[in-house]
Amino acid sequence: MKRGALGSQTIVVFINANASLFFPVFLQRCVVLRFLKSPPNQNKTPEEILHHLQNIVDFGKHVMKQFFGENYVHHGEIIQLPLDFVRQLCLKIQPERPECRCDKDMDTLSGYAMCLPNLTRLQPFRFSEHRPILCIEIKPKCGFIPFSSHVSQEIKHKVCRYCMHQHLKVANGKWKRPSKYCPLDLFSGNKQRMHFALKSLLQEAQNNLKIFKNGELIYGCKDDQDCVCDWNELARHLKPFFFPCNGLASGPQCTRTVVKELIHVITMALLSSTDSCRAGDMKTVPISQGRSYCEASAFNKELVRNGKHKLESSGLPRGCLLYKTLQAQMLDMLDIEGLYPLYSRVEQYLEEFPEERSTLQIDGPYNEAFYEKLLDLSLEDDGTVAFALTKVQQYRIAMTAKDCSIMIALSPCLQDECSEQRPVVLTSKSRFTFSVSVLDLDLKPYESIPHQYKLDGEIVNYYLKNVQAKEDPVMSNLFKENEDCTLVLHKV
Ligand SMILES: O=P(O)(O)O[C@@H]1[C@@H](OP(=O)(O)O)[C@H](OP(=O)(O)O)[C@H](O)[C@H](OP(=O)(O)O)[C@H]1OP(=O)(O)O
Ligand SMILES: Nc1ncnc2c1ncn2[C@@H]1O[C@H](COP(=O)(O)OP(=O)(O)OP(=O)(O)O)[C@@H](O)[C@H]1O
Repeated sequence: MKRGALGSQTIVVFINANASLFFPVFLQRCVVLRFLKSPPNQNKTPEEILHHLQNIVDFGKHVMKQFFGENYVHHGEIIQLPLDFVRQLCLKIQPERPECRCDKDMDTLSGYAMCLPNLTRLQPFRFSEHRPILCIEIKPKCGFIPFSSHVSQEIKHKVCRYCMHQHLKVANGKWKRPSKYCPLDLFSGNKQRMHFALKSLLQEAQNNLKIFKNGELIYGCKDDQDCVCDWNELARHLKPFFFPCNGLASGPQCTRTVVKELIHVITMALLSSTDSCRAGDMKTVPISQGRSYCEASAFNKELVRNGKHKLESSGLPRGCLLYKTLQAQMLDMLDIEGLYPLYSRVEQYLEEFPEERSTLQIDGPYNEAFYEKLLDLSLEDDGTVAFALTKVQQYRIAMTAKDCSIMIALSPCLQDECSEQRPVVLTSKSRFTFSVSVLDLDLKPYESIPHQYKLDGEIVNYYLKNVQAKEDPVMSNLFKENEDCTLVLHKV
């Protein structure tokens, strides 16, 4: 399948403590380095590389931290490495890179890289910690159904983008089977729906779920071809975490029990509130405005089949990372269909006044002034470039939040360790301290908007033609009967 319009621009390298033998800055540290990459023969100057990396760091620091909260975002720092070290590193990692990602070359000429904490470990990481550690990475994707009046196809108000996109991805060969995961179930805050969503991710991980044990991938896809997804094997890895005193014979029952415990800790960690943020009280949209379930969700279909008319959506606690992610995603208030004409307005202006590009801060700097402008949620179009630009920038933030990943790091702890500052989650036979972080928060490029517009049309048209048209008419009638499906909202 064709990758995004501009594709990813960085390459991630894990450095373990042994690297300190080669380079003392990593003394005792397990860090992650991010290098820029670009198409062959498009080498940038060291100054351009530094500027680009500085933009990424500033965006995390001055913008995303405000939306997501200080503790969840790790913006990292820029470091300069000896070119010899970088070249050796590049040679070492090259054979490990998936073929489909080798269309771009890692920058080995500038020596600049971003240095980040290794988020597969508890955050903040303490030198003394050598306990076993489990890390679950989830790319939740878009958790709401567009509520914009600019949406031209009714189906977009009923079925979420992820569920529609699944069909196109399978048809294009990106994945072999569709997943039963629906982001609206995960973002619902309802434990039953969240459990279903997480179980579905475990059944078909695609690029939405990875599990690491002591920093090593034990479950999920390394790349589109290479997947490790065996529940028995997973249970074998996880049993010592959840049942440290054993007492659980292996077999299908054991596997089911361990997976259930895993889903429970992930749910609790996702619902935990471990931070507050500046944009915390910014209301992008009242939850009641959009539909909080997706008609294509397997969970929802099962309810409808069983004649149940009430779909529970408990709502997310305000401080949790899922809530913040959803709020940032909802900065996409107009949908790409409403946004595209505004993008064209900015484009037209830039064609006339190209020198204005930097004043408009299209490519940064991502500073306080940039953040402040994002807070204007007004939807009244006064026909100005300023209005169009604000909506375009908000859309780019929303796109970034729709493609970010959540890292949950869990480490077993004893009861008397609970005085620690870190939150704790209990399972039936063990307890864990944990931390939750968000990653891949690089601002989506302005230039990717036409691609988004085109892809949206492709996803919807494919769905209408190949899926909805063939849908079981009985099911459609059931949905019609339940059209006034009541949403029950509980305070959390
Ligand atoms: O458009 P989508 O929803 O398919 O998202 C793309 C992702 O595909 P996914 O749906 O998660 O399998 C896609 O994921 P993969 O690289 O295919 O794992 C990228 O994250 C892409 O971002 P970028 O263009 O590399 O910055 C993502 O593109 P953006 O739309 O975020 O630019
Ligand atoms: N700080 C980190 N700690 C631990 N793992 C990380 C960290 N940053 C990235 N990773 C791992 O590397 C993967 C790729 O990271 P990221 O998406 O930021 O890089 P990218 O260069 O944009 O790659 P991609 O092409 O996959 O989008 C993540 O999904 C995660 O598994």
